[in-house]
Amino acid sequence: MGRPPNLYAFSDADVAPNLRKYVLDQQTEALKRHNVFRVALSGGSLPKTLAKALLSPPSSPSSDDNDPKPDFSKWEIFYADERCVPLDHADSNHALLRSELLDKIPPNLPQPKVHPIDEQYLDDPQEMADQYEKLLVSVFAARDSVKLPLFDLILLGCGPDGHTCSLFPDHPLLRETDAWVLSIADSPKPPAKRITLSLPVVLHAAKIGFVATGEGKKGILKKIFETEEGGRLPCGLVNEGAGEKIGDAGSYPRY
Ligand SMILES: O=C1O[C@H](COP(=O)(O)O)[C@@H](O)[C@H](O)[C@H]1O
Repeated sequence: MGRPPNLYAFSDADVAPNLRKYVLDQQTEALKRHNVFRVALSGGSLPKTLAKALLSPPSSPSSDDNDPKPDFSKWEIFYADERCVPLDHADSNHALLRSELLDKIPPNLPQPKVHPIDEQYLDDPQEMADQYEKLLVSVFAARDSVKLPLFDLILLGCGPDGHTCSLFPDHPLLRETDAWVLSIADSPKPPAKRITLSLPVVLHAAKIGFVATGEGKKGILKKIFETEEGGRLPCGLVNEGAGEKIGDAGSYPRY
């Protein structure tokens, strides 16, 4: 059985204010460190939950005007995984983030810098992955001097089979030790062609937050946290490998 992670459970109404606090705490840390907040986001259910957290004012009785606010001018957004489809396709994680969050940031506010995939490589997932890795190299410094890119925060989802990013249970991609960005052409969840951050890149992030919402996630979470088998699923491997970087023991209620 895996080591217990920092795990918090909230009622539906409390997810957004707590996620907001968690993300903005990481923003504060990152801006202190290097005046930029580099975050990798997942698709699936995350963009909607994140939008609710960031776009609505905090509802906790203890919040006040001094509470941190998103400073999108300092955000650089990357994708933890992406499907090899056009950027306006219904399956695109970028399209989802755009419709749920990016398009709703008031136009009078500074906008984040967003790094979507390059659509010219849609038919060739390996080339798509190589190009996205090159983009990361250009942002996080030359590959020679940086062993792994250091995201300030990676926000992950947890699929009902225990997958995270586009790292699926028992898939050979889980054994990758070198590349930063991987391609997959046989994703068990459609669409088949995708790119994904590798496990070592995910584990290297300064902070990693899983956001799993809804009744439907109960069974898989129980498996991940309470069984040997669950510990070997991609979400379980992230929990095991990332240790205290998962969540933040701070002031968040314990599960
Ligand atoms: O296919 C994907 O699924 C996972 C999990 O999605 P969810 O809807 O169960 O939250 C998501 O994190 C990933 O980015 C996406 O490509």
